[in-house]
Amino acid sequence: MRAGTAHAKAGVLIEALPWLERFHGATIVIKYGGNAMTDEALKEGFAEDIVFLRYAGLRPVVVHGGGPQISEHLDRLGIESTFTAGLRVTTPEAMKVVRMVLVGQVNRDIVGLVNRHGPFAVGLSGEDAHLFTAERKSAMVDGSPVDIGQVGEIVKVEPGAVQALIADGRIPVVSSVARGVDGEVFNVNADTAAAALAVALSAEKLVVLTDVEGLYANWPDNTELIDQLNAAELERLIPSLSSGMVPKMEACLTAVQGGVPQAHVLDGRVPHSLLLEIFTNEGIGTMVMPS
Ligand SMILES: Nc1ncnc2c1ncn2[C@@H]1O[C@H](COP(=O)(O)OP(=O)(O)O)[C@@H](O)[C@H]1O
Ligand SMILES: CC(=O)N[C@@H](CCC(=O)OP(=O)(O)O)C(=O)O
Repeated sequence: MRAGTAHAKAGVLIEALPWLERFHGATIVIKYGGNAMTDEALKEGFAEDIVFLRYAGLRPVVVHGGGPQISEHLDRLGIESTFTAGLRVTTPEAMKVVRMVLVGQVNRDIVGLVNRHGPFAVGLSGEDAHLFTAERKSAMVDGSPVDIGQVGEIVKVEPGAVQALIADGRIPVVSSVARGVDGEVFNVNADTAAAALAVALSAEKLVVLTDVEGLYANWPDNTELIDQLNAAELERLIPSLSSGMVPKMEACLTAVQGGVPQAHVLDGRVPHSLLLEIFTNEGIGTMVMPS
């Protein structure tokens, strides 16, 4: 290796030192979502990043969505699927498909990719061990509630099963399906589920991976990326946001208001964006802080 190249490589490694010190032993909740999850090479890169975090002494927890995968399956079965205020209108028939795709397909895929590197990932549904308890949620349209079927709002998190896995050195991979108190099954937006779990685990960070660079100030114009904002600024901005970003930014707000020191929205299309955010001085994407 040439001296210049060696120097540059060593520089990259040593830049990570303060972040390794700061986040050693920290629980980081990572939301891995639909559109950042469609490319095979990116999926493998994501699994590498998660295992890297684990070997670097952090405690990663994955919460995943799978909106595009659910839509594809519903289409194939000829079941109509619509969204209201960013949430899927979930009939009992659609709920069976949501559960099958998230728990039986997407969760297995992620667990399989991570476990190529060692016996780390354990898949869970939010129904398991009462992890997520939800109540039926309606969507607000023009100030009025609209019925959207079996969509749940998480009212209680019992993180014991996840904490036990973390303590055992495993990487929990959680699907955003919840149980109701009477045993019903609910479809929960995965951003929302990730925020609820980050708060319950007193995580150091919530990281939401998506298919844009972060939060744009004047969407659909994508020239101005907001790199940092606080909870009060975000609260003022949320009513003006459009559908896909609403649950994401609400999740960041819930997390920081619930005691998580930092919440991030990152571009999952950038290879290894998770490592760049955690271990470099500049960071990337949009960061939300409590104040
Ligand atoms: N202010 C904004 N900044 C960035 N993206 C926005 C904004 N408002 C709406 N969006 C849209 O939100 C999308 C992300 O939400 P979504 O498609 O639900 O993501 P995911 O599948 O990763 O959960 C972006 O691709 C973009 O089309
Ligand atoms: C209620 C609701 O909308 N649930 C979502 C759950 C999956 C999800 O959130 O997936 P992404 O993160 O990939 O969008 C859905 O059915 O699509």
